[in-house]
Amino acid sequence: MTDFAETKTLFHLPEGVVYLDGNSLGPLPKSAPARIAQAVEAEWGAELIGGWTKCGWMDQPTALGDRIGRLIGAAPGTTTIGDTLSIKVFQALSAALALRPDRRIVLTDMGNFPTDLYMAQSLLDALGQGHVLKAVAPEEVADHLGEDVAVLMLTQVDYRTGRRHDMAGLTAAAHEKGALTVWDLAHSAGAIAVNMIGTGADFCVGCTYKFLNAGPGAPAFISVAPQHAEKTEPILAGWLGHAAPFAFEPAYRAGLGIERFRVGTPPVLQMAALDAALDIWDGVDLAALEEKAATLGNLFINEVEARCPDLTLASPRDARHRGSQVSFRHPDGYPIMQALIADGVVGDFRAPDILRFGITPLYLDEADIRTATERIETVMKTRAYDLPEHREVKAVT
Ligand SMILES: Cc1ncc(COP(=O)(O)O)c(C=O)c1O
Ligand SMILES: Nc1c(O)cccc1C(=O)C[C@H](N)C(=O)O
Repeated sequence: MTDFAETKTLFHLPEGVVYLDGNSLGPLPKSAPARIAQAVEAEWGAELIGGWTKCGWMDQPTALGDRIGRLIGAAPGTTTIGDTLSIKVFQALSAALALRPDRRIVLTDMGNFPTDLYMAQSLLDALGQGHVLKAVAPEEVADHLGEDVAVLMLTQVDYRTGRRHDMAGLTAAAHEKGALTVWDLAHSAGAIAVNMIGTGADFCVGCTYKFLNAGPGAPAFISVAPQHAEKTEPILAGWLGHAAPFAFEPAYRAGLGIERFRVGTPPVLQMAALDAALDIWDGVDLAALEEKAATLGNLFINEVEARCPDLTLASPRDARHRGSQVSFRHPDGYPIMQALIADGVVGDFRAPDILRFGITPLYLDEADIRTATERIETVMKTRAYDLPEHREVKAVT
């Protein structure tokens, strides 16, 4: 049984702040600074180049990958970390396309995160084989799954609204038509109970800086179903994906299984932060987490709707159809979010009118949700967002 009161004590949360932006950047685990300092001083400082072998730096991507794999229901030995999620999207899509050489359509939804769309289009352009990226309305994806679709590439949880695709149903529908699936779990890993094996998903990718709390710039992950891993040659043939990197052979030979999805040098200091963050996850039951997120999310929706009639729910009301965030719409969304942040309720804004609030049970409880909704009510009732300082457009993150 996960003790969420206990996990809350494991994070550094600034006094007076209700942090509802863990869906963009998770907070600092209290154990991370010492773990990073250890990697800096006792490993890099003391061992110098020896760190690669003595401190296990070289093997960490797959060890850390396995710990993430548990959180998304991936088979052991099928997940590795490194690079950014944009790169992992590119790798996964390229591998999936290579497994369907006679098909030319990549099906996605038009609400997908821009980098997924850009990376897909740039890959298709580079391949120069006449592939088409077909972006349809999210609710119409299944209708467009024809025999010509090579890959269904989706982000499971929509970054703006939190709408959740049916990963099992769409994967089964894709397979029925002979297509493969690439799932971006950026807003799913550490947010809901994902079951890669159970859904039969072919490729899963995601980031570790959001719900997994590994810090800004933390490495991404990729999981590849075991039947696919060795069937394609990597599009990004980096030396650390080679079968024998330290043989320094001039010609590339792909490494075994998931190893071939590694590219270059692993980010050792970021891996130290990831390792500390994953210690917290080791004791967490994902089903309990999802249930708690649903309860807190429902409370948040009910309280905001009762207190702030001008805010319109943009997320699915049924928790089974959303991830672990709740979004509301308002034409003054930008200044409202600035006023909230000034008042210690940190969410974020997504154009044109979305106020986004991450619901993260590892460090948020019912009292936080009530405090946040009281402050939202005050901002709305006093129109604090009319202050010029909140209307002045600054950089959006
Ligand atoms: C669904 C999704 N995919 C990809 C990314 C970004 O990937 P990267 O880590 O390469 O910046 C984000 C957020 O930044 C995202 O929300
Ligand atoms: N990755 C980010 C970054 O490097 C800077 C600022 C924000 C982000 C984000 O993660 C944005 C996020 N993917 C979103 O859902 O909008």
